[in-house]
Amino acid sequence: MNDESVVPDTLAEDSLLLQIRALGHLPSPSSTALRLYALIQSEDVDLHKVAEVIKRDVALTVRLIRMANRPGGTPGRPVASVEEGLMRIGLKTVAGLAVGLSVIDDAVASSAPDASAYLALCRHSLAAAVLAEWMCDRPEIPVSAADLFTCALLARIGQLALLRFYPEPYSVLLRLNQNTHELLDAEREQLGIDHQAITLALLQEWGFPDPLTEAIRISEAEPELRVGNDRSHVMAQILNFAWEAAPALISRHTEKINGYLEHGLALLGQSVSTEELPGMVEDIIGHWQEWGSHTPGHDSSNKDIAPNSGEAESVTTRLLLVGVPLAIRQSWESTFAGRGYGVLNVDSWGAVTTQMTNESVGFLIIWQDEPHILGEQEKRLFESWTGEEQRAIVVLVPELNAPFAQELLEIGADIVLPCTVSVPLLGAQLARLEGKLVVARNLEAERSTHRKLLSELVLTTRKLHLQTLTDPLTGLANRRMAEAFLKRHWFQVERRNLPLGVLIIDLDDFKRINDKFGHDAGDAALRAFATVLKENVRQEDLAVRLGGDEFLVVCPLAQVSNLEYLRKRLIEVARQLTLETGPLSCSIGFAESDRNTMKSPSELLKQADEHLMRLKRNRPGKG
Ligand SMILES: Nc1nc2c(ncn2[C@@H]2O[C@H](COP(=O)(O)OP(=O)(O)OP(=O)(O)O)[C@@H](O)[C@H]2O)c(=O)[nH]1
Repeated sequence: MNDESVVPDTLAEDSLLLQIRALGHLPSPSSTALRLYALIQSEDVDLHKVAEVIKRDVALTVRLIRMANRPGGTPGRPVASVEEGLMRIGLKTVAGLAVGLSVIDDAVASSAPDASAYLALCRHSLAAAVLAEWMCDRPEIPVSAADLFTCALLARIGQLALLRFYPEPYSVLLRLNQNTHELLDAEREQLGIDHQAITLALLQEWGFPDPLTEAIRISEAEPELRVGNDRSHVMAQILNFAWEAAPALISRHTEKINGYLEHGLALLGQSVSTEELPGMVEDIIGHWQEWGSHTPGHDSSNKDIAPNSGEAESVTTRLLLVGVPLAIRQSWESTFAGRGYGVLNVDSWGAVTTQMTNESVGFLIIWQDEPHILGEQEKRLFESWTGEEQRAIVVLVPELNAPFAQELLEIGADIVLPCTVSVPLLGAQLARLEGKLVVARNLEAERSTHRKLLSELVLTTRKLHLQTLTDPLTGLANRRMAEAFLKRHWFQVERRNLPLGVLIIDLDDFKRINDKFGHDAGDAALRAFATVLKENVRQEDLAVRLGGDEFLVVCPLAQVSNLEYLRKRLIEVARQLTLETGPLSCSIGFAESDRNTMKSPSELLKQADEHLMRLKRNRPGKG
């Protein structure tokens, strides 16, 4: 590990995945999402059963109906029932959506310290999913668009896991390594595991279909390994392409999307004429706009594409005048410019959106000289402006006591004034509001400092916590971590009757090694034996140093025959070690879980320990 490593040495262990799992940092899909996934795998999917599961999840039901009625989606009358929504969107897409969104919700709910990086990654995955689905939603393409959507949504779930586990260091790693292969290398070097290993393990754990998992695996392979005409390779190429192109879609960079689409469709053997492309780009942006609105922080993601107002960067507070008649505007412009405000102007409410990313806009001053019932779209627009604490909205109306004026205040206008307001009075009101804005800005700056401190604190606490779970001499898990791991897996033993095996290992005559060669040589022998364990157990097993010369291996899903095999192998490999202290001899007892006779993991350990004691007693020369 080099000096620039972002995590301490003790964390960079082969068993990182197990540590992450044991600490519960993996993104987890909701039980609804997993049930949906299981249901749609069956040959004859029962639509009503699927609808039943969805209806129990209110948030998912709402999203499903919204999605089914999205503008630009399948034309037809509005859908109001879950069943109809399912038919319109497709079962697989819904299941994929449920998994993806529940993972996002999970992160938001747990208020991940670096939520912005986490959400950016979620958005990247969602944009890739939208692109992949859009590309394959044509009859000539031999793969299912819905499958592709889900695959793209979940392809980088391992990155989300790492981001939760190491929020800050991993976001640094992501920033420094934009290229996938560099990122994988950096992860392996600095964290001891790459995101792909975690993605694949998670998908396997969730029972994701193997061919789709395989496509995800290939999608991150070197370019030459992605070539192939079978289904997995075609899917992998699309996934890779969608991931690369997604940032252009998020920033709605028309030219770049154009280039990507041309290239991507050519990849699928589809030729498109130059005339067709702009329509396609518009279509895909429309899709994204609708899907993207399902991830928090969507609005802020558009910052980088705000049409440039042509104004030089400045910290002057700007007034954005909306629909103010020319004559009045001219008089205001000169007055307010004289008071140090910048003045911008747009003609309609709709046009305001493009200026909202201009951070220097402090006031929206809306001229609404006709009483007017606000439409749904206008209300939503209005609400999105009023969500901004550091901005004030002033509306000018013909008559203050009209119900319309009251409605504006209710939906978030900071102040409503009559159109006849004098310039000095308007100026005084702006000055009053400005005071509030300054307080809000300072508060936000303070909050962001607190967030940063908090994230550092959380990270340090996590590192310390992790250190309390590892054995400092060998880097193996310690007894505490073993207990947590056993407890988690015991659940599977009781619930699903899955086997769980343990091996307890004691080095033979270790005291003699210490006495003869010294304590340091004894330590080296312990470390060497730990390496034997790490190299010979499966990825899903947990190797533990219990203390002194005693070790434990916990093997989920392993039965007696596997344990017997592992036992022989460990004894053999230890015997072949070439150490200053000579080959290592060890005794190994093992036991397999039996939910009928054992009530807890400690009974399983006890049985393995008794086996070990019998072996120790019966060793030649002992008795
Ligand atoms: N070098 C070193 N020795 C340790 C460490 N922890 C415990 N020990 C030594 O490990 C030895 C364990 O000895 P015993 O429990 O008597 O076992 P043994 O000599 O292996 O005898 P049998 O188990 O009967 O084969 C003791 O001498 C401890 O001092 C450690 O961290 N480093």
